[in-house]
Amino acid sequence: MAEENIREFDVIVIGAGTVGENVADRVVRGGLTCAIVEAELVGGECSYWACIPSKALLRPGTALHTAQSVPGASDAVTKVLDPAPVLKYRDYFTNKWQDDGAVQWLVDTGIELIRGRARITGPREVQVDGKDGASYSLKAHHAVVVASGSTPLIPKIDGLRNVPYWTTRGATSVRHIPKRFIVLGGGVASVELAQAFARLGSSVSIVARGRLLSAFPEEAADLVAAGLRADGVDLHLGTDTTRVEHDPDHAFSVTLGDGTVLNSDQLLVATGRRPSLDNLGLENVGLDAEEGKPLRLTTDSSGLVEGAASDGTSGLWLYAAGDAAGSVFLTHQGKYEARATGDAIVARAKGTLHGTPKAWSALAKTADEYAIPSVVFTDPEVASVGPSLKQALQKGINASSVELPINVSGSQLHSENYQGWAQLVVDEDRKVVLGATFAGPGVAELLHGATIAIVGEVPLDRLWHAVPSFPTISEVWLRLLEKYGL
Ligand SMILES: Cc1cc2nc3c(=O)[nH]c(=O)nc-3n(C[C@H](O)[C@H](O)[C@H](O)COP(=O)(O)OP(=O)(O)OC[C@H]3O[C@@H](n4cnc5c(N)ncnc54)[C@H](O)[C@@H]3O)c2cc1C
Ligand SMILES: NC(=O)c1ccc[n+]([C@@H]2O[C@H](COP(=O)([O-])OP(=O)(O)OC[C@H]3O[C@@H](n4cnc5c(N)ncnc54)[C@H](O)[C@@H]3O)[C@@H](O)[C@H]2O)c1
Repeated sequence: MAEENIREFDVIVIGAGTVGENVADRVVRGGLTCAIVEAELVGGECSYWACIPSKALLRPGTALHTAQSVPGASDAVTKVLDPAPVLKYRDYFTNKWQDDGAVQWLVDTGIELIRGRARITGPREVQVDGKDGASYSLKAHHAVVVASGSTPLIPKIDGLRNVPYWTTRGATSVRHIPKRFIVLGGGVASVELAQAFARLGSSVSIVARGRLLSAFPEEAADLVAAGLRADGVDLHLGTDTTRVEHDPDHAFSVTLGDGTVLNSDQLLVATGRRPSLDNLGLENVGLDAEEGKPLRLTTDSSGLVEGAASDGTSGLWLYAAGDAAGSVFLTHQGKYEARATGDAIVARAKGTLHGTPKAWSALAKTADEYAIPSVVFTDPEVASVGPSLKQALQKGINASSVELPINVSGSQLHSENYQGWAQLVVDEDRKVVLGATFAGPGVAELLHGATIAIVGEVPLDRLWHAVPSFPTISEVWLRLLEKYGL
């Protein structure tokens, strides 16, 4: 029988991804004791299989293409991309899938790591089947935080479940670049990984049931589609996938709705993600999925989960943050949620927070409602924050928008034949920026200015005095405000 360890902590965090690490950091800084339970690698999806390796695979191709697009520099580019050093660069950033550095940070920060799979057994109670063979019965004095991340959504396609397809983990940890590569899905993971593989030498096809990047304005998505086509990516948009097969010679065949059959050596399914809440024991505290649907948690602005059973002392004990909370699937926003949740747990433990925190206080994830910045790291990039015009109008806001191609001195100097597009969404009643989208090479760094303008509710007539430097791509801000009528 496994050795039983009974331990008590102020806070127990389930999942040591970026979000869990940040919650733990905040509660320990606030003077509470904390255990973090991790079933795989400390650092989670972003560090080893998502943001970091995908950006490390993309960056060499972007750097090369940028040089190739600048007269003078292009003449100095005499070689094509060699996959071996690119994979080595990726391996460096993932620390070869070793988490020793992240574990040392936990030790230095005073967070106790328990390696194993956690399960909630009752209010404030967590059971862990330890990787060391021991069993841990943990009790939290103040809070349990679900930071268990997300898992890929796999569509119901005839034959798909019987073939050895990749999810994003397979693609980001690739060892041999496949000659022919099919990507199913038209979202962010799809376009980023399709471009990375195309630039590493694969012959890539994307199959998407709608257009690419449906969460972003069409003009921005069209620029990404043009960039992918320029890299030789074959786009099958607005099409269903009816069947997937895999033959003994390790070739995949994907049959589309119009009867077209595509063949490849590898298939990536990148069709979205859902919170990882299976087998967490949430039913033990009254949180059951609706019939036929996966469980979703509802949280307040501090990350407190609604509807969790109480142990008679206080119902305020179960929190969720990051992908597990289910509203935003982005590292930076998950970390923001983690900071609010961690600080709210400390404030409730110290008796300085009663009820729901004030909007825009440090204990509330208010920006989730107004300003979620996100960047698609393709070449060209798409950088977007806040609602689109359509989303703003749907919310009943009196909104308008201005759009224009990016054509300023900074973009002309950036590269030959620079193609870009920008949009500002404006609240007509308050005369402030609600949303912004920039598409084009090198626009990611423009985004934070927009996020500040939205969160700070900077009046447009004051924004006019924020003068962009010459000659930068930021001059597009001036053009947008001029087009708006300032
Ligand atoms: C291909 C790809 C690229 C991406 N690129 C970006 C990007 O460039 N920028 C960006 O902002 N976002 C990006 N994302 C999204 C980002 O990866 C996630 O939003 C982020 O990793 C979520 O962090 P998290 O801590 O909530 O979850 P995770 O990082 O998934 O961590 C959850 C942890 O919980 C552990 N766990 C789960 N259940 C248990 C249990 N029962 N017991 C113990 N441990 C458990 C898991 O092992 C895992 O380590 C990308 C996603 C993908 C798929
Ligand atoms: N740069 C970044 O910040 C970055 C990069 C990659 C992923 N991510 C995050 O990770 C999450 C997951 O990425 P993703 O690209 O898998 O999800 P996504 O939600 O961005 O895109 C999912 C795509 O799959 C398609 N799809 C869904 N069901 C389908 C079906 N049954 N058949 C065919 N197509 C189907 C959708 O139409 C959509 O095009 C995203 O929410 C994103 O926030 C972020």
